[in-house]
Amino acid sequence: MARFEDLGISQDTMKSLKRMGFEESTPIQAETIPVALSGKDLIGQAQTGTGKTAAFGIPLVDKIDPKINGIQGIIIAPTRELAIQVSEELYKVGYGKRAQVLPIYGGQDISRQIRSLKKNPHIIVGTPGRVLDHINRKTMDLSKVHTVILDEADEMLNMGFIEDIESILSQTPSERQTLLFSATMPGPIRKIADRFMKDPEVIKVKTKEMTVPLIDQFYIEVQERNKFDTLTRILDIQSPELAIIFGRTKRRVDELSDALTQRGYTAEGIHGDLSQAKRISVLKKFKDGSIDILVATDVAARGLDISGVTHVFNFDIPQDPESYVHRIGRTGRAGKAGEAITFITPREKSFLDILERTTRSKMERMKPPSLDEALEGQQKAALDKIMAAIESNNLQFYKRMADQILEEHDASTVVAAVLKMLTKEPDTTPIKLTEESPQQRRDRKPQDRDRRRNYKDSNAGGAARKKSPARQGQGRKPSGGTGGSTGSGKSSKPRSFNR
Ligand SMILES: Nc1ncnc2c1ncn2[C@@H]1O[C@H](COP(=O)(O)OP(=O)(O)OP(=O)(O)O)[C@@H](O)[C@H]1O
Ligand SMILES: [Mg+2]
Repeated sequence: MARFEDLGISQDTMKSLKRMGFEESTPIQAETIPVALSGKDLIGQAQTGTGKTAAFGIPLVDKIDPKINGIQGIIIAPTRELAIQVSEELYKVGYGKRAQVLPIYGGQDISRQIRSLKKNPHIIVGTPGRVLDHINRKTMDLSKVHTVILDEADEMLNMGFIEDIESILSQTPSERQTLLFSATMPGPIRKIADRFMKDPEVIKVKTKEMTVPLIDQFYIEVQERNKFDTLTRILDIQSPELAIIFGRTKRRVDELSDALTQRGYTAEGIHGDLSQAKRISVLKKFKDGSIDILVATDVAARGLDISGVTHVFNFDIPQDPESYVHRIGRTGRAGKAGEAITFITPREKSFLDILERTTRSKMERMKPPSLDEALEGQQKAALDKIMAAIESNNLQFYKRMADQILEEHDASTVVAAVLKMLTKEPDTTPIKLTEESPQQRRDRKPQDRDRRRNYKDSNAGGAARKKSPARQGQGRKPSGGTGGSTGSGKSSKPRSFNR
């Protein structure tokens, strides 16, 4: 941790940082801000939730001249939600300098955007398609741009945005500064660097693991058909404050959020088929706690910063280790702790090795909880309510009736009845979940044009997993060597993944 004062930041921006409650810089901020301020191109990599937005936002804002009318900086992000969030953070960073920031994303009324663009924002935060649209309509002039930032560049590559990005960059002045940030930098990202950047300095925050150590990572071996009950039991035992559950497809997300709602949880789904207004409203409800479970496809995995997410569940395992890093990184942000629980079906077991090897972190085995444990968890939650009521000490009005009841029944029976009433007993309402085929490994080549992720199988099978010590799994048979780990798909048919 270093002091912001030592990084060459202007007084105006220091004022913003104070207002935001930022006291010390994070390591990626300390290392990149001076380099970015010097004007060099830069590739920045650091773990999820460690403040990469401000790492590029602070120097960008500091290089804005508020007296010049015209767009001076542009940030490209892969999703609309991220564009909105980054623009909100940039707005706060730019407060002291009065930098005007405008988000520009698809699904929003274009004529309204055109009007906003006429008000001369200094910084644009946009998704590739819509930004390009404005450039082509000549409603966005990039001739005064001196800084371009690609947030989550590897994801934009995955999504097939490379040509759009190339078109956008070719319409910015060639003497611009280009910055590129992500928590993961798979090989093909070099291509972007070679094509679009000038001798970039690569700054990686050195850590042993790709994931944040504050996230406790677990996996549970579970049959596909038992996933849902396992999930609800864990929810009952752990009562997460805010949880994100990742499912593989849009249908899966819809079915899961319906099923959770039917069983009495407050959950909603988010995926790319929902209208922009709906996506924003679901996220808002999750942020303000009026729903406490968000079910999502990977659309929510990149960059989203929601404080108070205590749990991430991979109901279906992610398609590659990078997605895993980004998914679980929705918890354990800005120094807070979190828990990630990944469901693995017997056929997917070989993925564990790949995940652990790539992230260089360990996942601990968790035993699927029993119905009794779930009931106990809910009883404990009920007991907590009773204890809180006792502590509030505001019970005078109820005492007379309590004494009456105790004349007729013994105390333990009365307390048991109260506990039973307050306990949310495990619900067995039938639910509908369509079976998902097991995950197949993805060939990591950028696929373009149709803007979807394409996946190819490759043989994932065979690798026997080294056992990590089980936290709750003592007494259970180790999972290796029982012949279950076949995991390999034979076909090499491309699979597309809906976002
Ligand atoms: N120096 C700081 N002091 C305190 N909080 C900070 C600081 N820098 C950033 N934060 C806060 O930390 C949170 C995470 O930051 P941010 O979203 O930029 O992470 P990130 O590294 O981009 O993560 P991801 O890889 O998931 O995109 C945000 O809420 C941000 O406001
Ligand atoms: Mg980010």
